[in-house]
Amino acid sequence: MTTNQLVEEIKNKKSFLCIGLDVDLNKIPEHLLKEEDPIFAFNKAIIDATHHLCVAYKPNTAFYEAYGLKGWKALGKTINYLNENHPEIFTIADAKRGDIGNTSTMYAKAFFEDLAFDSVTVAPYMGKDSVEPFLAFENKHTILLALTSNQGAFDFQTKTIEGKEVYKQVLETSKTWTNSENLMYVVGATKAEYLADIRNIIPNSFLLVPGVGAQGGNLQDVCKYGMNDSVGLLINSSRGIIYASKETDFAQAAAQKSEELQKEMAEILNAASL
Ligand SMILES: O=c1ccn([C@@H]2O[C@H](COP(=O)(O)O)[C@@H](O)[C@H]2O)c(=O)[nH]1
Repeated sequence: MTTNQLVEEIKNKKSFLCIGLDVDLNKIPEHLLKEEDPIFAFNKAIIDATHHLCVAYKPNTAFYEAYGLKGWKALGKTINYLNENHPEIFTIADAKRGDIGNTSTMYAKAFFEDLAFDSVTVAPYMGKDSVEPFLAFENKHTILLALTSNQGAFDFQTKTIEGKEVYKQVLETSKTWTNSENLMYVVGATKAEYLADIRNIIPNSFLLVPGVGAQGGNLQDVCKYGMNDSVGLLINSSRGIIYASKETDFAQAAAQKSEELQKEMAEILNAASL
């Protein structure tokens, strides 16, 4: 999917919501555990109930890898279900990969070709030759961790080296890489006060913003400092949506939480004439 198609979808749906499909078998409704594939059954119900309210889904691969082969199969069924039924929805494999070049190429093939995701999250720590193999894939997007939502972000990312914070160096250096137009960036909703500085460096790039909901990030603050002329934001909420209820009404409860966020987003878009 191109970024123009993503922007169109945001404008059509008046939403820049990304729903995180982080399936934990200890948290899903008990009746689903009797299904042959409880993880996929849960995801399908959530997608069927929420697809009109969001523009992206983000399964975090950890929640599938933890269940071994059956988890990986459920991830495959989920991305196939999305691509077959909702090809207009942007898909993100939150896998936080990155390795020496030939290994990164295999990671990129796994997520862009075999699983056919639109994007994958990648850690910048190993530098240019670990990220460029992902960027080589046309109409696929590499979402680089810039300033993450967790407390540990302050251990390295905000530290100053040679007069500049590491996360700013990640943003500036990554812009010089081949096919850098295929980059997006992760910035945590809990770090909204950094967004003005971030937008000075990367005014046009899309930002994936996790941390609204369970982690306490604020949607209004993120939009105030992070939105650009093309919206430029995908706001993720996982637990706050998919675990809104543990009863048989879980999908409707997820839709209700999604709608609350979507309505707030529609108001923000209208106020910005977008
Ligand atoms: O900086 C980051 C990067 C990734 N994440 C991931 O996003 C979701 C957030 O889930 P919630 O339940 O809405 O808190 C999850 O998959 C994280 O691994 C992040 O939170 N922060």
